[in-house]
Amino acid sequence: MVRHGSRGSRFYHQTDEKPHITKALVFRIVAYFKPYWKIMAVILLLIVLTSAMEIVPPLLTKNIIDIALPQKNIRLLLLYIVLSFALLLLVNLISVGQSYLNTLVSKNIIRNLREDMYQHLLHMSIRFFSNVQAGEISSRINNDIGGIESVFSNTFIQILQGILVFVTTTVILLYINWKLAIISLLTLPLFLLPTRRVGRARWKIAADMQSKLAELTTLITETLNVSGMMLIKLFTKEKEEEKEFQNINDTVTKLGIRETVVGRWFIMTIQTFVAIGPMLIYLFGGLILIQYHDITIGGIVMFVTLVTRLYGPVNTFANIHVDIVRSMALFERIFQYLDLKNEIKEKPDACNIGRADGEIRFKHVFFSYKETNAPTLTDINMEIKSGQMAAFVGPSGAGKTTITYLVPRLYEVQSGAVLLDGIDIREIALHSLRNQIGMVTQDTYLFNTTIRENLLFARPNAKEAELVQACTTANIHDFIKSLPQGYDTVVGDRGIKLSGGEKQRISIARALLKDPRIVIFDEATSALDSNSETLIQQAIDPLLKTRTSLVIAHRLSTVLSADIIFVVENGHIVESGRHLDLIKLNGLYKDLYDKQFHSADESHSMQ
Ligand SMILES: Nc1ncnc2c1ncn2[C@@H]1O[C@H](COP(=O)(O)OP(=O)(O)OP(=O)(O)O)[C@@H](O)[C@H]1O
Repeated sequence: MVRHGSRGSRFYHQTDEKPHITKALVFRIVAYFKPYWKIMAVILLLIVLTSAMEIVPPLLTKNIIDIALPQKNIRLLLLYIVLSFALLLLVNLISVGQSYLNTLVSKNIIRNLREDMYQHLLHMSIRFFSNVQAGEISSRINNDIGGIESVFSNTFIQILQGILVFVTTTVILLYINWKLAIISLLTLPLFLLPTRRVGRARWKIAADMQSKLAELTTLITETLNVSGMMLIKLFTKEKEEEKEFQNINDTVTKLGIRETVVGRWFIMTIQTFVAIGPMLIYLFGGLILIQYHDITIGGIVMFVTLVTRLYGPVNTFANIHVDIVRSMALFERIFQYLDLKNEIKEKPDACNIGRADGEIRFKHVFFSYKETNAPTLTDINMEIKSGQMAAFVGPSGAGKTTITYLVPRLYEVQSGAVLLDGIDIREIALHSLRNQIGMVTQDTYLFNTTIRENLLFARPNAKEAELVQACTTANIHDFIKSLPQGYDTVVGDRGIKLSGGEKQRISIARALLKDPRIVIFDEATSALDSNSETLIQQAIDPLLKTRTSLVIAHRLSTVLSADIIFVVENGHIVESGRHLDLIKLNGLYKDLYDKQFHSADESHSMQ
């Protein structure tokens, strides 16, 4: 087993989930329904109307038996039948309208929740996305928010309907014959107990089923994609994955069978009681008729019809607790996400700095990815003047990338400050700050759409000539032109159809289109051949020229041409200066130069 069957288990735990039903939670849920109170008032009215109207046909049946038939009055018989039919037709027509209104409310609430959630997540920090498990976000948006629909139509409406049907029916039964009414009501607990037991069992199986299905979905999405498949093939894990899939699939099948069987028991219980109930009423009704003569035959038939109307509400009440807990749990899970704090907040009076000069300063910056961990960056002090090229060198894991992340405020410093043109970046509006910065990473991310769309992401209104100009400067235009679909070529998932070098050159073109004041460039490690590297070098030079740049350097030529080199080790800047000065120090830089840059340069000249 590759990941010991833990897939999905961390975030699908509906079975053991017990929400804390507080006043605040209820008010918050109500707030989502508030805008639709008028529609809900109409729904309530329609439910009252239909529950009252449904009482009438059994009354008419009573009249058919007690009046029309004994009197042999065909006109009256026809009148009662037509009236009953017309009423039932009307009830059904109203139900169509009511279900339209139900759907209108639930779908709108779902839309609002989805929108709130997406908007909230869109502004969450990178830290949040690095910690969240794959599939968790889509599960919250799709499953949890989607589940709200049944909360409204199954739980809320059913409870309301149940109460009204129960009240109206009971009142009319008591009115007609209180003795038989009490006897009829006493038969209901017989129906309630088994329904409740079976209902609970069904809910437990359904929850287990949902959790297992979620595991299956996670397994499928994690394995059946390009990166997952490459990993599986290269580590020859097909058998293990198949086994894991088989295990979950088997459990799903068993649960599915149990769900159906228990479902059958449920139907059987209902059918048995639906059959026993009338018999008991015939028995007691018959006795009352024979002994006391205060009920008619039509009255007994009407009782039978009306009592069966009570089974629906009783079933709802039997499982009401489960339904409410489930609904609250759904809302609670959604609110948990909506309440996640965004650590990167924009100040209300944050300033817009226009086009920056591009001077960057770090003052006593401390940072760590997790508060409990040792700091990733310790007391970083540095200054990069406007237009300068700064190179960052150091062993792997030293903190070079982390330093660059702090400039566009992808993460927040723990203490100290990052300044742009002398202004603390926390004082600058986020869009104003990030508009100044272009980032070209080694692991370029492209959307699964055309090259053109990917480029336009940087500047949606760029003209064709500007796209071509940027791509020509980034040394990628000729390649794009050579593709059968040119700029309209779809790049595949994360740009899988392109080579690493091609992707990076497209990302350079994208950064050129953005025309930032500051460029952050993570230079390719030795993964690229010298030809590809030369192409990238030629592409990046115009982007770095005239702009302030922070380059995570792996090549000798880069450090040689840097205005300032920062040597990072274990979260500290241990040396800084120009190449020759640093060589003279005979410290870590000299070491790196001897081991990394020098040899990398030699290997390049050999290629
Ligand atoms: N999202 C993250 N959450 C927790 N720790 C992280 C995260 N990203 C990086 N780290 C840790 O922070 C430290 C610094 O990482 P960073 O990527 O800045 O190093 P680097 O100098 O750029 O390394 P390299 O040259 O290998 O890319 C490493 O120990 C790394 O494991």
